[in-house]
Amino acid sequence: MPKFAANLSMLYNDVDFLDRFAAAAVDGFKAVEYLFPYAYAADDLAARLQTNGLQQVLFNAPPGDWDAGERGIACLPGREAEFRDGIGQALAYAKALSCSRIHVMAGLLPAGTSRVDVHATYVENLRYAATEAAKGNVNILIEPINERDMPGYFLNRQDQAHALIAEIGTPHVKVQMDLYHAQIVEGDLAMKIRRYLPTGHVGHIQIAGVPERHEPDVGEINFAYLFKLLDAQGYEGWIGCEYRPARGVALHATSDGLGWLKPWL
Ligand SMILES: O=C(O)[C@@H](O)C(=O)CO
Ligand SMILES: [Mg+2]
Repeated sequence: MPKFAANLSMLYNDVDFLDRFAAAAVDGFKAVEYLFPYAYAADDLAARLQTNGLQQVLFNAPPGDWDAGERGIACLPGREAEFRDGIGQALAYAKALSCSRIHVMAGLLPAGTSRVDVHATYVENLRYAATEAAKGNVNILIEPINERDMPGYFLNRQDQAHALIAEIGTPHVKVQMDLYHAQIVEGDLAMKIRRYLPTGHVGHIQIAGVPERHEPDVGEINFAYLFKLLDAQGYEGWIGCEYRPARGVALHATSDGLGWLKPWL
């Protein structure tokens, strides 16, 4: 049976961030993920998890200047010192939140550069992050993201991510397989699950309906079929529900749209 985590950056947006933990627990979630914890004290977040019987299963390393449009700095030459500081901060939060997965965003290709130009920087930064993460038994995740949502993002395809993992050569870097992005970029989701799950290199899965990124039962993907396939592949990790609710009315927008989840709880 798949296990689902509420993505608190996208779900329950009609309540304050710290109140989203309780809202997720009331709807039956046992785990949460979100983009960034850094605006809050780790102790406060840990208390919300504990009070609501929730597990933290994923968050992102500091992404550079998000408000200025940066989407990670792992592939940016010249930002190595900031990258290392960010990994240190993320690992401190991971320890306080007992979280064993950190998503390290690659970043946008700097103007005038190609993927080849920044490849070495990206690999070197991930090797550093993985070495530090391994000390606390944490895995570093890399996520292929579609360029319609994030134009210029360095990492877009599942095969690109798996080739990088082979090159980096450590079990502490894994792929965050977001099926929403995968469908937009390359499709053929069932075959990709059959191909990549047995490698043991998929460390987390996320879902949303395509193309609007709404509830998983809205749009072109048959998720019930894919959940059974993930079970058949023996996937025991979490599935992050990373979508923008569109079904319900204000204040109940997320809960009203969770009909798709009920058979799987
Ligand atoms: O898919 C996404 O957008 C997220 O998982 C993420 O970490 C970057 O925005
Ligand atoms: Mg995602």
